[in-house]
Amino acid sequence: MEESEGSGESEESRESGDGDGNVIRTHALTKRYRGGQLAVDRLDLTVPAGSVFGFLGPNGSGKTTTIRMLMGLIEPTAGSARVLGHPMPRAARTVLPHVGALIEGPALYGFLSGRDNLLRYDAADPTADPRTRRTRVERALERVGLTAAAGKRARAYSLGMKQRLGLAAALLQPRRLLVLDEPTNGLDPQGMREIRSLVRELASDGTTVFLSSHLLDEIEQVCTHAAVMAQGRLITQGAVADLAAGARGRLVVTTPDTADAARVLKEQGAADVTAEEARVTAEPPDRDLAEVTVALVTAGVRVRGLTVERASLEDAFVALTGEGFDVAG
Ligand SMILES: Nc1ncnc2c1ncn2[C@@H]1O[C@H](COP(=O)(O)OP(=O)(O)OP(=O)(O)O)[C@@H](O)[C@H]1O
Repeated sequence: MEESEGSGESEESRESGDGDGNVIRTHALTKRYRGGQLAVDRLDLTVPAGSVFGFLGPNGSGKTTTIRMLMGLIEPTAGSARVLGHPMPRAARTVLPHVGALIEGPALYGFLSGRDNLLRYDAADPTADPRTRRTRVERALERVGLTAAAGKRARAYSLGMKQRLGLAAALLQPRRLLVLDEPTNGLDPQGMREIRSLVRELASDGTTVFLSSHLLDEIEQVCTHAAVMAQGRLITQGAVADLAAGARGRLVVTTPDTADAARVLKEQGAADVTAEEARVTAEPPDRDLAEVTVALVTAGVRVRGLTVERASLEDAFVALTGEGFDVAG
């Protein structure tokens, strides 16, 4: 990936991570606000290079506080954080030019067009060459699909378009890391889809994306890795597939003969058998599902389908905390 033109940059800062392939690493990172609120409690976070990392937790679980510490906007009370291999907030001037951030919505001038907002952003960056400004801005507009609307005033933009413009601003320079705080918050389903597909696209170019969300399915749809927070503490982190695999999937038999199917499944050793309309679900028994199928068919059950539904991150969350993932508030 191209480098920005910052001067005096050390060789070390050109590494993609901190030498062990991690773009963010925190150790016992803690923030207690002045009022006494313990917002982040001894957080050990590891974000691998090249991942789309979902930072998941209900409202108030400490996500924004963590992001603000990672970006050097506030000082931790205790513990440490390294971003792109450098300590934060100490190395903010070295690190931040390589990081695109969208935190708490973009700051835009409503009376300026989308394009002029970006030109203004670019002009505020002392490392940005004015001769290539127009090209950079057009490229960023194109990247987020705003070329056609670039001449419109930003105040006429939908929330989704504003978010995309914010992303375009974060993408004016090549970035090694993008940090997005609740990028789909407040968007309609179409806007959410657009931002998600954009995130996937950015990640496919090799940029590490760290995004916070209180939406489990969002994390499952776009992230390769995730960390789950609750009340300032890390509950778990790792590859999304591994997190979900920690919880077992459910066996689902689609059939009009639900009573017979339920009986046979119990005989076959399935637990927690539940008959619903035209389907029976259960914890899969510890035996070959081919045998279970044969037993069902032999008993005269008309089997229209037999599958094991993949466990979701939500199942994993419930299994880990013993609680539902309640995001009210
Ligand atoms: N400036 C502040 N002063 C005092 N307490 C704060 C401050 N900012 C946040 N908090 C408290 O710290 C806790 C964590 O807040 P934080 O905003 O980091 O959570 P979050 O997971 O990002 O939630 P949200 O999505 O609602 O922003 C909350 O209890 C919040 O009330």
